[in-house]
Amino acid sequence: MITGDDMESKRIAAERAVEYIEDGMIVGLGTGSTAYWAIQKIGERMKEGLDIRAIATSNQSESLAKAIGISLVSFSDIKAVDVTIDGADEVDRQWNVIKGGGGALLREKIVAAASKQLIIIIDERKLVDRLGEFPLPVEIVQFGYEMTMHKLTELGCRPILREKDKKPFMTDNGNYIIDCEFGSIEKPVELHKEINMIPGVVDNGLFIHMADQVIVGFEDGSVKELRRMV
Ligand SMILES: O=C[C@H](O)[C@H](O)[C@H](O)COP(=O)(O)O
Repeated sequence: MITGDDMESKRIAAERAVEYIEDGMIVGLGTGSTAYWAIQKIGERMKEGLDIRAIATSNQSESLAKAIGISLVSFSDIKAVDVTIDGADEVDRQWNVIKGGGGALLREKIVAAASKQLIIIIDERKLVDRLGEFPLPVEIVQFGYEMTMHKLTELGCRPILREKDKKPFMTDNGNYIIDCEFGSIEKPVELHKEINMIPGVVDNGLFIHMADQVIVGFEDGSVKELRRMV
């Protein structure tokens, strides 16, 4: 359940991350309720004179950015992204991350991989000792999805086809999302590879060794920039 306090924790983490944005940067705009606050803050800073261009990780973030007047680029216009600010569903102490709760994991990963710096912004509830309580989202093509789900079962999870309005949820790329209930993920590095080797899988929501910084907002109003435990 999202409470007002959760929303405030997300906002303060997001606003701290936006302090890292400087004039002239290409900025990756994440997706979700935490990234929302970063996009809003970028819009505010642009009204005060900040001069940046941005690339969105979803249609939702693109619409939001357009509505507040952030100028957008695509990969045909740029070689790299300077900094991306994005939310997450779980973050462990090595900064391995689960993303995709909003179904945007593929574009998010493409933008993150193109970024010189990836800042993950979360509220304190997302910090975990071990990933996997949050079901791992896996983006798969529609063709043969039942077989792809069966193959995912063999990796030790309960796969659930994500639905919206009683129909399969469709990503911005026209694919399905399977939410894989692992309960606990012991070896995220290996699992990431194993899942992506299944034919029909486009990508999964594990972001391994991609985060450069993790900023956490706490319910007491404090913000912490974490240190990675390697
Ligand atoms: O697909 C969605 C993204 O990976 C989100 O960044 C992630 O689910 C976190 O979302 P929120 O900030 O709304 O909790």
